[in-house]
This record gives sequence, structure tokens and C-alpha cells, in this order.
Amino acid sequence: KFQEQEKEKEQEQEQEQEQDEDQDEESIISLLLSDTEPKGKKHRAPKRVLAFVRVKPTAHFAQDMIRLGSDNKSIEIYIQKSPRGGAVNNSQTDWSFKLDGLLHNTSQEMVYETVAKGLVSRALQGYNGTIMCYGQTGAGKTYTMTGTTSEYRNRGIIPRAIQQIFKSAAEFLNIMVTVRISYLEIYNEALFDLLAPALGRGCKENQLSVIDGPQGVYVKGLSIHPVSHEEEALHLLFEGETNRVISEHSLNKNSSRSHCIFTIYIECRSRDYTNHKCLKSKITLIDLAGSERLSKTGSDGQVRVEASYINKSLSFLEQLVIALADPKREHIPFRQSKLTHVLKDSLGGKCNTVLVTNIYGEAEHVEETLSSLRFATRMNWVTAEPVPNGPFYQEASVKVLEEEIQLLKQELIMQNSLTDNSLMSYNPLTTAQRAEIKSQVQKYLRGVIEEIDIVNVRQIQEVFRQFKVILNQQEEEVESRLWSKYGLRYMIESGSSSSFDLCLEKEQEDMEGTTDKDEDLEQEDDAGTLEIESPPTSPIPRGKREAKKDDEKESSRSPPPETSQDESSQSKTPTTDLEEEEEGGDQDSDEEPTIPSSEDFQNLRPPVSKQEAFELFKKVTGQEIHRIFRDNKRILIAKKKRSHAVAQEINSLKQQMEAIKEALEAQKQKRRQEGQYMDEKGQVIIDEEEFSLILKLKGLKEEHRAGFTELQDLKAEIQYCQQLLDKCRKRLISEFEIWYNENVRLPKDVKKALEPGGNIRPGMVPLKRVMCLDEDVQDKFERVQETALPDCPGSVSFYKARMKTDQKQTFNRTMAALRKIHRKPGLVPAAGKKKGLSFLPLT
Ligand SMILES: Nc1ncnc2c1ncn2[C@@H]1O[C@H](COP(=O)(O)OP(=O)(O)OP(=O)(O)O)[C@@H](O)[C@H]1O
Repeated sequence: KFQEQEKEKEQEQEQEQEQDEDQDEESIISLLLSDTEPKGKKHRAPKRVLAFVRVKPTAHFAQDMIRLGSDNKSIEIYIQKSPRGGAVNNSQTDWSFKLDGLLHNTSQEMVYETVAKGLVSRALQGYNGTIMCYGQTGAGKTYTMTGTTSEYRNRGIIPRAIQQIFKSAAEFLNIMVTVRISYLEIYNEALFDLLAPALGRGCKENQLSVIDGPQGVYVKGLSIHPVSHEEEALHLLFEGETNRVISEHSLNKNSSRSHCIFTIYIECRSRDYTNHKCLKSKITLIDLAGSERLSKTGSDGQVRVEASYINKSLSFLEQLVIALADPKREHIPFRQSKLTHVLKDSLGGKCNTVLVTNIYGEAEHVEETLSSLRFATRMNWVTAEPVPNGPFYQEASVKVLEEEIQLLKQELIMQNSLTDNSLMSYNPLTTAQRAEIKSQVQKYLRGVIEEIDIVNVRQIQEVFRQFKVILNQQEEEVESRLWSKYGLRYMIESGSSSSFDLCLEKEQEDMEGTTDKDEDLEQEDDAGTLEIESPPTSPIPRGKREAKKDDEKESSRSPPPETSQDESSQSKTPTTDLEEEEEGGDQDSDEEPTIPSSEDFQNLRPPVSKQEAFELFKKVTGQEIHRIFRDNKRILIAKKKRSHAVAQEINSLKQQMEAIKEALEAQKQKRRQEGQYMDEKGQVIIDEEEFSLILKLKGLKEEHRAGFTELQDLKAEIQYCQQLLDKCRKRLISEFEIWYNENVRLPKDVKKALEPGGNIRPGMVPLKRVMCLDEDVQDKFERVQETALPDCPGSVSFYKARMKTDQKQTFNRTMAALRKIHRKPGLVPAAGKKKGLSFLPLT
């Protein structure tokens, strides 16, 4: 009877699937977006999560242990009785599983057709879909989900799903499809955004969290990237792939040790703008970490920790699946792990869910295979009643807001006419009005007018904006004057490669000065101004100068002409003036990042000096990071000043307390000499003066305690700010180095190649690629395009995206190598020379 029921269900499912496929995708979406209710297909028999098994190809398939059924759905496992079981051996020896399909010796294309194609086309019709790969480490989960990123033919489910979506979208005439992408990694129960910019990926501030919102579960802080074509989406996938945490492992050297969730968000709307409805859905593609046993992997240290996290989260996933499959269960344990929490609305329920269980065919892995098949069966029991997400009116909410704004504007106009305030305007400023405000601000600054009349909020905002522009211009001017006059010239002339270290050392000293003693705090301002304020001769803090002297003597470099002590004192005054002009004398402690100059730079010096280039970089490409650096620096200086002031206050409180204690002692002495009075309880009666002294002392003690706590807090904050500043400085310098190498500096032989008659024609090859001539991916791509692509036109986006990712990686490697060889003059970077690119010919 059970088998009959199963059969009926299967037939029903197949019929529905056929019906879905028969109907034109676009017309289904149009129907959903229209105001008429979609007919039929309302009362479907409950579906289940589909479970497929994919066997990794092997030459040693254990035929006697793993038997694949001829129906291509059943699989039997046979394990010989343990000889240790004795005469009465009841342990089970064979197991039989029936799932939705076996994928044995199946191509990637076939896997996609069987597992994902229908789910993806239903996602375009508003159904959420989830595909999850589960299995032992190295069994082929990533191969199934992503495939090989170097070969088009072996691409996995994700690139194929992307292709299908964009292909369908291009065929729709009346429906507009918007696609967005996110890529989340769960590693040791921590969430990572694989597509976040490098700067923010590991940042504490960028920490992600799983939130249960009214619209479902989402990951707060996860970046979601709009993509307009296949190549762009694939490039994001490849980029995310390179960011995955890879760890050495005895079973699989490139084994991924994390769960990865690639999500494609789809939004369909009618091109007919009178229809404001929008249909949203998402496809969640999950590549789980390997379900290996700790004892078998023989891992230790970090990998063992990873494995224990993986096993825990997979066991929570199993518990979740068991609970989902049990209709009587009221509580579903979603929150047990990050993985299960993130997948709360992606398993079963209203969404189409497919599980691919990857297994090995070899005898040695049969136990894991058995446990993977058990998981697949459990998952197969989970019921799912997929329903499309309801279309919603996006523009409608915008319209409501627009109407409200209009109403409020009218109310304001009425209010103003009642209060006789006709100058009030609520429209954006025109160019002429902006120009007028600018001229007013300039007049105000020159003293031509004494006040700027306030008209409305927009005008006030514009006035402030203009002030900011002028302030920024002045800051830059003053800064470049300072740099060109003092700091930079020294750096060029001394060619000191250790200046950067010295800066860091000095900062450390500043830090200690701030947190230790008050006297140190006194000196801090002086020491802090060294880099800018002191003459070019001594970028070394005073305390360090003596220690460094001997080293300097030994150094073969001759000191720059400005190294005499006398000149140092002379050059101090104008710098101080400039500082005051810039920030009211606040520029005291933390120096600007200085460029680590190098010997090879001396040899390969381009017409633009490195420091000039740095100035330019800060104003243009590095403007934002430089601004952040400066902001952080200001905050740090303010905190240090406050800390200084609090320390002084504490000292003065201490002195006052000492004085009061002395006065109290004197008062006591006097009382004893004059004879003291006692009350009925035998307690000494003190006079008013002594009482007021005691109260004062108590008050001072409280103040002292509060001050001390504030000082402690400030110390912690200063330390934190300092770390931020260090990070910022390093980032600014490294970004500059890359930019500089890319835009200004070219190795001699590359320059030669660029000369007329050389191998490269200027302007034809981007400079970043000039650095890796030995790996011309572009050329390879063009060659492949000419020969093989006509047979496989669909692969263009795939290879273009792959090439883009390869180029980026090669460029990053080259730049890293460039930075390393700074001390070897004239060397051409040969990044990647040893290792060929993973770009393979089209097959
Ligand atoms: N069906 C297959 N055909 C060809 N090669 C395969 C197949 N399945 C897996 N492989 C190869 O086996 C190796 C391991 O596969 P893969 O990285 O996909 O395993 P995994 O299950 O994702 O491992 P992990 O759990 O460590 O992430 C890869 O080199 C992959 O190319």
C-alpha cells in the first residue's frame, strides 16, 4: 500500500512538473503580476524535499558493498558481519535506501538538468528554492555546486543557474528581471561576507548577524550585489571562491573547511509601468563543509577545531531535519547553530528544496557513505508545500510617501503665509542660489560682511557645505606645504628605509607617555610633534635619538645637509605657525603616514618623485582613506589631550587631599591638647571646622575615584584608536604602493618594451598587465575565443569572468612581489613565473 501511495505521489509530481514546463515561463510570471488570481494548482498534494545521491567516479568502485538499483533510485549497502560479534551476531549487515535519483557517472550538465533546472525556472515564477550539497570531505560537493572554475564544460550548479536566469530574462519581452547576489561563509560558527571589500571583510565593525525579521530570516550586514549580466555574476562567484577559507587537510588538500551559501535574489516586474507589482524570490545554493569523522582525518590543532565545529553544526542540521520531518513536532530547533538559523526559511516548508548527497564509491569510505545516505533519507521525509511568494506593490509605497511629502509641503506653505514668512522655500537650491551662497561665505570669511542671513534649512546646509569645501582646500594646501618643506624632502634625501618603523616606534612611545605618567604626558606634545615640527634631521623621538646615533654613524648614507642641530631649532618656528593655522595647534602627536622609501626606488626614480606622487594620491585615489586616517588621528589627539587633562586633575586632587589630611591631623592634635568632649555614647565631639574638612576630603576622594575611572576608560579608548590609526596608515601606504607601481613606476625592461619598436605599444596594454607579461591571460583568452568559442558561444561570459578574476589575482600577486623586492634594484617582478595560471584551454 505504501509503495502504491508513493507511486501515486510520484506520478502526481511528474504531471505537475510537466504542466509547469509546458506553460511559457513569461506568461506564468505575467499572470502572477496581473490582478487576476492564478487559476488551478491550488490544492497540490504535499511534496517532499527531493534527495539525490551523486557517486564520485572511481576506478575502485566497491560493487560487493554498494549496489545501485536498476530503477536508478535505490541503493543498497552491504557490510560484512564483524568477526568480533561472536557466534550470535545480530548486527545489521545490509541497508536499503530509496531516494529521488542516483547520479552515477553523470555529467555536470545532466546533474544540473536533473537537480536544478526545474527549481531555477520555478524561482523565476516566484518560488524560493534551495539546493544543498551534503557529504563526506572530498566527495564532490564543491564540484557539484560550483564545479571547476577553469573549465566551462565542468562548471557546476551555480554558474549554470546564473546562466539560465540571465538567458530566460533576456528572452522575456514584457518582464524585467533584476538579479542580486550574496555569498556567505560560515566558518567555525562565525559569519563572513565573501563579497565584502577586502578592507571590511575581517573588520569587527563589519560583523554579521542572523536576524529573524518579519519578512523572514536575513543576515544583517551581508553585502548584496546587483548584477546586470552573466559575466558580472560569475565574476562575483569566482571572487568569492578565492576568498574561501582553505586549509590543509590529510584527506583533501584543498578541502574547504566552511559552509558556503550563495544566494541569488530575483525580482520580476512588468515592463508595463502601470503595473506596480513586483515578484520576489531567491535561490539558496549551499555547499556544506565535509561531514568527516575526527578520528579518520587525523587532524590536529586548528583543523581539529574546524572539524569539531563542522561536525557540531552538521549534527544540529540533522536534528533540525529530523524535527522538520516529524509532523507532531512543535518546536523546531533552528537557533542551535548559525547554519540552521540562516537556513530557517530555506529548508522544506514553502520552498522547493533539493538535497544532493555526495558519496564515495570506495569500500574504505562505506561507513561515511552509510551515514550520508541516512541523512539523505531523513531529508527526503521532510515535507514541502512550495507556494510562490505573493507579488507586492513596490511603487505603491513610494507613491504614498510622495503624496505625504506633498501634503506636508502644502501645510508648511500655509504655516509660512500665516506667520508672514514668504522667503521660505522647500525646493532644492538652484545653481544660481548655490553660487550666491558661495560668494556670501567667501565675503564673510574675508570680513566683507559680518553675518550671513539665515533663510531656510537648505541654505544653512549649503553654507556649511561651502565652509567644509574651503576648510578642506586649506588643509590640503597647508599639508602639502608642510610635506614639501620638511617631512618629505628629508625622506627623499635620507632615503631612510626605517622611517616607517621609527614612526611606529614613536607612536608606541606616545602611547606609553599617555597612559603612564603625568610627566610623560607633559612631554608628549613635544615628542608628538617631532615628525612635522622637528627639523628634517630628526624624525626620531628624543628618547631614541641617543640609541640611534651609533647606527647612524655606521650607516654609509651621508646625512642630509639639514642635519645640524642649529638648523633644527630654526626650522621649528614656521612649522609651528603652520600647524596653528591648520588645526589651532592640535596637530601634535600622530604623524602622517610616511612612505617607506627604498634603494631600488633611488635607482628607478621616475620623473615624478615618490613623495609628489603620494601627495597626488592622497588628493585623488586615496582621498577617502586619507580622510578617514585624518579623522581617526583627530579623535586620537582629542582623547590624548583629555587623558592629559584628567591626569593633571587627578594630581591636583591628590595634592589637595594631602593638604586636607595635614590640616585634619593638625586639628586632631589641637583637639587632644585642648581636651576633647565626649557625647553620651562615648564618641568624640568634633568642631565644625574639623567636620567641614572631613566632608571636603570625602568629596575630593569621590572626585579622585571618578577621575581615575575616566582615565582608565580613556586609556582603553586611546589604545583602540591607536590600533585603528595603525591599520589606516598601513592601508593608506599599501594602497599607495599599488597605485604608485601601477601608475608611476615601471621596471627598466618594461619601459624598454614600451619604447617605439618595443614589444608593447603604449596605450594598448593596461599598465597593471605590463607587470606580468609572462602570463598574458588576455592573449590566451583572445586565442581561445578565435578558435574554440564559436563551438560553444555560451561560454564567453564564463571565460571572461574567469579571466577577470585571474587577472586580478595575478595583479595582486605581482604587486605583493613588487613590494617584497623593493630592496633589489632593477628587478622585474616575476610573480606567478613558477606557477602557471589556472586558466585552461577550452575542451
Ligand atoms: N563527479 C566528479 N567528477 C570528477 N571529479 C570530481 C567529481 N567529484 C569530485 N571530483 C574531484 O574531487 C576533488 C574533491 O572534490 P570537492 O572539492 O568537490 O569535494 P568536497 O566534497 O567539496 O570537499 P570538502 O568537503 O572538503 O569541501 C576535486 O578535485 C574534484 O574536482
